[in-house]
Amino acid sequence: MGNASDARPWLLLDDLPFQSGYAKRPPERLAIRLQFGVKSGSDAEHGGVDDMTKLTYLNEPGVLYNLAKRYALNEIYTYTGSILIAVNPFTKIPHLYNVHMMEQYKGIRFGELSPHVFAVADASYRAMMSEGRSQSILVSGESGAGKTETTKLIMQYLTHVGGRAAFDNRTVEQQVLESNPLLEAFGNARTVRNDNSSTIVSLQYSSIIHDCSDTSF
Ligand SMILES: Nc1ncnc2c1ncn2[C@@H]1O[C@H](COP(=O)(O)OP(=O)(O)OP(=O)(O)O)[C@@H](O)[C@H]1O
Repeated sequence: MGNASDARPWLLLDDLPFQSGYAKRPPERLAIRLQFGVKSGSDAEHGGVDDMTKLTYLNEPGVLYNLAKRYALNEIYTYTGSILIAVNPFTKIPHLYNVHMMEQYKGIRFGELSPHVFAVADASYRAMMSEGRSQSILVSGESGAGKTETTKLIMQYLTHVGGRAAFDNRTVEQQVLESNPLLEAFGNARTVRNDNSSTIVSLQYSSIIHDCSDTSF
């Protein structure tokens, strides 16, 4: 919690919305003084909203509360306009990334279905096809946030919608995804934040996506 007089972390108390306050830890008990409360809009009370711009109160505690509500329902993705926020589940949610899901997001209008990394990849792919220009997807977050996994999912989606058979009867999808272990073997290392930290190879992934879009779409 840090210095009680300076630190004002957002606290989740029981089922209340996040509130700004600070904690004092006397030997036997924890006393929490709330700085001020946050009214949660009725929208955030029923599992949260899928786009943060729909929040009645668009402030930090409101955003955290909304993400926590959705996370509790395994809804790890949330939009803020055209930006996708992903909360790392640290567990496999297989139905979220199967072929059926990729097919669902194919060509869909952005925002029509639940927030998903495939929706972002699809919007980027469509823009590239219609404008005839390269597109960039920025994947940002602290170490262990899930950037590498997210990048792999984007690659998986792009190769699914745009890949076609290549050499040795292996699809572009197979070739690109098969290169991951090799890149990770050279560039990854265990850190205190992430068993498979891959900061070194992040830029290489970017260029693979770029190359892939140049040759196969
Ligand atoms: N969408 C996801 N579903 C399930 N687990 C995930 C997901 N995203 C990340 N993870 C888990 O979190 C771990 C860390 O993710 P990842 O390696 O992608 O983080 P990172 O942001 O790339 O970290 P670094 O910057 O250190 O390389 C993964 O090994 C995986 O176990």
